[in-house]
This record gives sequence, C-alpha cells and structure tokens, in this order.
Amino acid sequence: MTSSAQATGVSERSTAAAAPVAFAMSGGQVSLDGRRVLRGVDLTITAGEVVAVLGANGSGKSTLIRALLGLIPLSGGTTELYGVPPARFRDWWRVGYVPQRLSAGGGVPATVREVVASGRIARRGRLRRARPEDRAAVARALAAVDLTDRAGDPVGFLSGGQQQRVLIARALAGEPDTFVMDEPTAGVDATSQHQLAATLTGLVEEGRTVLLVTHELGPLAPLITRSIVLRDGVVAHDGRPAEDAACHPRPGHELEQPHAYDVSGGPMNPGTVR
Ligand SMILES: Nc1ncnc2c1ncn2[C@@H]1O[C@H](COP(=O)(O)OP(=O)(O)OP(=O)(O)O)[C@@H](O)[C@H]1O
Repeated sequence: MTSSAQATGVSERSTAAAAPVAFAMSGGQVSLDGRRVLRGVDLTITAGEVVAVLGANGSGKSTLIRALLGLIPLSGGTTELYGVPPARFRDWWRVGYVPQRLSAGGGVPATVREVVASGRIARRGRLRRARPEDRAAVARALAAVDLTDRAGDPVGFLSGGQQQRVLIARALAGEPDTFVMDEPTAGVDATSQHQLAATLTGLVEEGRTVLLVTHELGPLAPLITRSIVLRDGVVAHDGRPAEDAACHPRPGHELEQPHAYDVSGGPMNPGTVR
C-alpha cells in the first residue's frame, strides 16, 4: 500500500478512483539477439489490479514483465514503475518479484531462510541488521509456503517446486505493494497452489497489486481481474478474464520451450543468491 493508504488504513482497492498507476508501458519494444521479441506494447496497470499475462510459449510474456521491471532495456518506447522509469526507480521494496526459477549457482550454499530473508533487504537496507520485524516477516513468509521445517536446509537440496515456493516466500517476506510473478505455480503441487491462492487472496483484499505470468490459472483463476494475452510480442487481448477462452494457449502447449534467461536477481532483489 502507499504510505497514505497505510496511514489511513484504507486499501488502494477501496479507493480505486485515486489508485496510482503501478506499471505504464507505451510502445514498448525489446530486441534480443537481434530479434524483435516485444513489438510495441501499450499497457497500464493500476494499483489493486490482479492481472494475468497469458500467451503461447515464446510470445514474450517473461520478456514483458522483465522489461516492466527494468531488467531488460527497451529498444523503443517507454515504461514506468509508479510513474518513474525503472532506471530512476528507488522504491524497490514496493515490488516483490518471483522469477521463473531460482538460480543458486556459483556454489553459494545459501539456506532457504537466507534466500527468503534476502527479500527483506530492499525494505530494511542492505547494511542494517535484521530487526525483530524482519525476522517475523521471514517466519511468516516461510509458514505461508509451508517451508518452515526446511528453513535451515541448503536451497539447492530442494525440489524444483519447493524452490519455486522459496521464491514466492522471498517476495512475501518483503511485504511489497506489488507482486510480479513469472509462472509462480509451475512445477508446484496442487496443495501448494491452493495455499498460494489463499495467501494471494488475503494480499489482494488488502489492496496489493498482482501481475503474474501463467499458462494455467488453476486455483488462482478466481483472483484474476484482467487478462492480457500476448501473441508474437504484441497484445492480442486485454480485458476481462472470461473473454479470454479463445486466446488462451491450449493445455499442454506450455512446456515445449526451455526458458532462456538466468532470472535471479535484479534491482529489486539485491541480495539474490546467484
Ligand atoms: N536472451 C535471449 N536471447 C535471444 N532470444 C531470447 C532470449 N530470451 C528469450 N528469447 C526469445 O524471446 C522470445 C520470447 O521469450 P519469453 O521468454 O519472453 O517468452 P514467454 O512467452 O515467456 O515464453 P514461455 O511461455 O516459454 O516462458 C522467445 O522466442 C525466446 O526464445
């Protein structure tokens, strides 16, 4: 929530008329290896919205959210986070990013708790010691994804689905206004998907913004207020979720193509283990 909303206890959802714009992209273009991956995207996401980005493999979903966060430079157009270009954005505590996968390479033996605690850094400052409220937020985040009993384990020992839950917990620990999640339920078992849906429901009721990339909405479906469908790097549909049936990729279509990025880190997660 914004500080004014926090001060009054009124969520941004209940003051929709005054809700700030979380993301605004105009004519956004991205080229990777000389290939135009985003080819002119216009979109505005207002605080309190719960937006699903859908589309077939390779349509540019991950590229779009990484560009919105300033993790990939635009080759054309503009993008802003809370009214500020990503390069000048400083309030990274406001954004919790869940990348597609954990990259814990480099032989760093980080524990689950350490990775989750890194989600607090933007909020508490890199050089400040963890305060009781930081430790409490980390404990709540671990409990929300049911990994409390694995907190001391090296994160590399966990399964892919469990690592995904670690990334979700890292974002939760920062208590951001806005969650940006790249396939948060990929490889995650059904129970954990329902758990995530319940957690997000509470956050959305408090007015948090959610932008997520997914192939299958699953238990998250009831939360979604808007769907954006990408096709070949342009927005093919932007509207109510119920209108998307014809645009949604076919079930089973999603696992054909490996993901190309090392997605750890980024300006909003300075403590990410690589
Ligand atoms: N680093 C890169 N260099 C060159 N091309 C890339 C790079 N990363 C992604 N691409 C290409 O850009 C296109 C869009 O990729 P992106 O990951 O954004 O798609 P996506 O819709 O998220 O796909 P998926 O559903 O498979 O995750 C793909 O064709 C991909 O191969």
